[in-house]
Amino acid sequence: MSTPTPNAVRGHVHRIHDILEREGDAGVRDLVSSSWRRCLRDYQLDPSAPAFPTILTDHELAERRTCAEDIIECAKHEMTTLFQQLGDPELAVVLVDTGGVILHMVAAPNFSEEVGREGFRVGAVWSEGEIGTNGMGTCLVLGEPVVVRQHEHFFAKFTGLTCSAVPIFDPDGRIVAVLDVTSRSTLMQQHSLVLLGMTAQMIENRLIDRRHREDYPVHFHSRPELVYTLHEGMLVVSEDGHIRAANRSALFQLGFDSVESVRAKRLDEVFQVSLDDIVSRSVRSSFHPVPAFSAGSSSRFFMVAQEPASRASQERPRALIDAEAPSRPAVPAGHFSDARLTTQLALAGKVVARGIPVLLHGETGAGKEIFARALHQASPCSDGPFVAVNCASLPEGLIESELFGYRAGAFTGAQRSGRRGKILQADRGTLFLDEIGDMPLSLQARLLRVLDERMITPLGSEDPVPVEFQLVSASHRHLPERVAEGLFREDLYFRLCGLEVALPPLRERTDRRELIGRMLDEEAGRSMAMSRAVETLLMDYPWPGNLRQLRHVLRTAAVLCDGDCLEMAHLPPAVRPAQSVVLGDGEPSHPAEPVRELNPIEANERQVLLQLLDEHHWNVSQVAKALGVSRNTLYRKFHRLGIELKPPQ
Ligand SMILES: Nc1ncnc2c1ncn2[C@@H]1O[C@H](COP(=O)(O)OP(=O)(O)OP(=O)(O)O)[C@@H](O)[C@H]1O
Repeated sequence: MSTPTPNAVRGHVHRIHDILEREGDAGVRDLVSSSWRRCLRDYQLDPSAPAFPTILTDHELAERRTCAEDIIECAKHEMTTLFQQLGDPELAVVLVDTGGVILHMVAAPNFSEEVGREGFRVGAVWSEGEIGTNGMGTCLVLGEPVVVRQHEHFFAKFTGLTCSAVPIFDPDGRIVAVLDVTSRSTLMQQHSLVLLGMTAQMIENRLIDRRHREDYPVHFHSRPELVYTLHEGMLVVSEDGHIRAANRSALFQLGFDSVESVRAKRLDEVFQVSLDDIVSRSVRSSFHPVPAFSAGSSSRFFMVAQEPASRASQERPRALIDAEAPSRPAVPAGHFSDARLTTQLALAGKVVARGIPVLLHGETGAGKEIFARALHQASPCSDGPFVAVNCASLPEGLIESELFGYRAGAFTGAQRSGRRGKILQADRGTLFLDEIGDMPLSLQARLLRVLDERMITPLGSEDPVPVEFQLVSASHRHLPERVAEGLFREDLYFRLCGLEVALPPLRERTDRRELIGRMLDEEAGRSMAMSRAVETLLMDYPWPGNLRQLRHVLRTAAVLCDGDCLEMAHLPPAVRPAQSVVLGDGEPSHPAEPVRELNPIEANERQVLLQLLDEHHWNVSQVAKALGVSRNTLYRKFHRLGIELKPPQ
């Protein structure tokens, strides 16, 4: 955000007045001109005045954050994921409350420092009444998704930014916050809006879970494979069978227009099933979706009902203990039709069932956790919990208590009741230690002891507790290298790798075509086709982020596609062939290099390789490693695609 020159401010102000005075507000969208009018008439803002948002005191901000504590908790993780998905260092993901106060922000340090100086930071008030037309403030006024592009901002100072914002509703259907992506780039608005909408829905679902811990969650969809996905309908039902809240998909699928209208009903007025019945059928089916018919139209749905989360830690039947982990995976089922993978799965299944640990390798997003879950599902422990721990994402100070648990009062700040660690939670189930290569050395010895003795001693306690679990670990690091560097214990490495399994990257999977088709149907929530060009592109794209990247691309594309056939235009620009290098008569993207006539696939491959080379500072060995191919193969590709081995100036 740079300070505009006086001339630029005058020009911007003149344009606003000029457009508003003109008949029909030609030149801007209605939502923008209406907002400008509100700014002038209702809030008496002067577009030529200097703009700087009010910044709350620490005390005021703390109060606001306390009021919105559960929303922030539900949003934090999703905001970080969204930031990573958008992958732009000049962008911020922001959560504001209903007063327009920025409560939480995820951004790269440089960007956040730079915009922070101009008042775009936590604690600042970005309501429309304060800062004029802007994504967050205008979204709060309209209660619907809004994009405000550069010169649509009311104050000239903010015209370097583009904001996309969506409202977040609470389980009662009231707006409680706005989620916003603000960036310098004018590209990607449509995609960011789609991803934003999906993120808002995830936050809303989490909020329902969190605010209704005493109620029974019921998940449903007309297609069983869509239960536990973002498309699922979700109801929460009180002990006496009354529906207390519903997410957007539930309202849509059941044909209700508001939470109020469904809340007056009992579950057995909406479905031909009582709460007790569906809970016991869900337990019997190990929480796989069971069929149930709607009361009015006899449409068939598939449902799973769970015990209230508040009872999860209390005395209850074994099958329900730790139900959180196995029964609400929020993780899609895996597809494994590639011959090499099915063999690996069968082999690993035999090994893990005999108590031998399995160690998975694979590029990021190649499906290590999904593979581990599939192993668990097929194992004799499938009735027990599946507990995943990401050793890289836990701060070093927390990992010990997270894994091993602690006794009541073990240290300052410990929960009064103490805490069962993840290892104990995995008792009679499967413990999945992801990114094991990042586990601090100090804890490796403790883990080794647990694996040897099958006993665990929580922090602050002297009484060891017996524990039994199947162990699957994973790492994208090369563990023998970590051992050689002295960062990983050799004895632990040998203990973990009873069987080592290398998962193939997506570009090498032989079931790619089928996988893409099935994933697209899952993400669209219906059966969808794709044009031949799209299919060829998706089949040939190198997918450095593997299945995770594929799923994100298909998720966004499916939302953008209104019809039944996915076209090139629905794909994000990053995977589309670069127009500039597609045709021989166009300008090559790197003018210094002569490019022979490339077909769209080759052009796309070339673009991806150039991107990777840039990312790896033109280090060919690193790019070869990232792609899982030999350097020679890479050199052959460079030659074929006209890539010269020096970065463009
Ligand atoms: N076999 C599969 N079938 C369908 N989808 C899959 C499969 N494997 C992975 N995915 C998709 O890719 C996403 C990432 O998978 P997963 O978390 O298992 O990868 P990972 O290798 O553990 O990633 P990381 O290295 O980042 O920990 C999943 O959420 C899922 O959407």
